[in-house]
Amino acid sequence: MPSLVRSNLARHYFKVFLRPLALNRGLATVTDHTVSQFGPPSAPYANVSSKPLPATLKLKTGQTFQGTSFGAPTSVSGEAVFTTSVVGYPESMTDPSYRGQILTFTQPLIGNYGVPGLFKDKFGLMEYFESDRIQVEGIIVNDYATKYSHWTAVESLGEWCARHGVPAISGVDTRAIVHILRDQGSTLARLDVGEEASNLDTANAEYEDPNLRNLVAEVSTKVPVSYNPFGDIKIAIIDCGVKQNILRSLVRRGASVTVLPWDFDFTKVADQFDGLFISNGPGNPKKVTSTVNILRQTLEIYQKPIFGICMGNLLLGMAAGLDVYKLRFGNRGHNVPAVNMTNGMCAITSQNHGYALKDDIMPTGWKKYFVNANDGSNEGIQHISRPVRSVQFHPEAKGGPQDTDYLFDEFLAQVRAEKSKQSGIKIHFPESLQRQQATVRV
Ligand SMILES: NC(=O)CC[C@H](N)C(=O)O
Repeated sequence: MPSLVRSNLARHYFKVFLRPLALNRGLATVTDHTVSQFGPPSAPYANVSSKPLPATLKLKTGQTFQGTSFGAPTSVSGEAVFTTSVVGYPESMTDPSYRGQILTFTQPLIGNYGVPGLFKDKFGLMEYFESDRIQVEGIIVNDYATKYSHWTAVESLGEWCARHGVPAISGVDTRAIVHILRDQGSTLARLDVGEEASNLDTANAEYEDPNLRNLVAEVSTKVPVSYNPFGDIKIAIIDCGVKQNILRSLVRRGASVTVLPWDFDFTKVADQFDGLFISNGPGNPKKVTSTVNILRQTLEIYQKPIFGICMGNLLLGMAAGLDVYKLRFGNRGHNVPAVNMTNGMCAITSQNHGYALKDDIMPTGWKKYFVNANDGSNEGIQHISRPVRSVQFHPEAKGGPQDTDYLFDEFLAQVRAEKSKQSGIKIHFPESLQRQQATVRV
């Protein structure tokens, strides 16, 4: 039997027999985009298999790149940025922190493992996506893999983009694009598909600057939502665009989490929570002044542990009195080294940010926590005496290396220790466990 027929048969067998079996056994909840909130296939979906349309990337700084469309036949404008990640395009593209950006992949071959179905875990969190939609405005790849293969895949990258109305361009020199973005800095851009692609006039094109909008308000939850209500500790999350794997990282460790809107006044409910977490999120942190004000008041009244990631680091830093600035081209990738200033150890981290804290002079009571080993930019801050700290990188690492996953353990250990201290409960090891430990030591 020819191998192509064999592999088609295998795929058919998986879709028709194995996947429904997995569903029935509770190994998955929903697997197919077509029945999920991702919506049914729309008109552009049909377009993918027809003749590819031309596409052009226009940079506001004057350069153009002509290629082929493999996503939605629509044109968009946004901030052109690049990521050096090698894998994880479904996670990156659904990361709310990418809202408003046109993402260039330095990895030349993209799409070869397709796009997974909408599996959910036992907490109701998505397993393979970081939010319930594609967040990037568009994507730029060098070589689009027209054939895909993976056991979780239900459609191609092009089909997924088309269904979400997200344009995608391939066949362009991404190395040249990245050189421009690195030298000049991130710049506004347009991705034009179809007839508009032949217009190469960059000077008179319309560019929308997403950083002028409050992108956090666009992606944050509108109402409080809880996960894992039976956890032993209660964590409040200020949702600036929280990634699913941050929620997973907390509930998997036994915490109960409540996701609050970005401008929710935490000080009014502070006594109901054992710890506070400030999430990642898109855009300019200076657009999120309400959250900074709430955090400033929180720091005055709340003595329990606080932890922040990425936007959370920027907002906590601003509340502590630091300023932020825009990096020339940002740090986006899954291979960025950050040095822990408390022990000198360097971790490889997952990152996606365009802004950084200006940390040359630290406010009284605060010290640097991590520093970027490539460009010296701030990677985290911590309070000198209280359990309050934040990091600029992504310890939840989806995708990316898990070197700093331990930060979730440390945060939750602080929360549990603080909770038992405040409730006056002393934690005793059962005698059997003490004996076990003694045995191990001998
Ligand atoms: N991932 C994030 O939280 C990004 C933070 C902020 N929007 C920045 O670009 O710097």
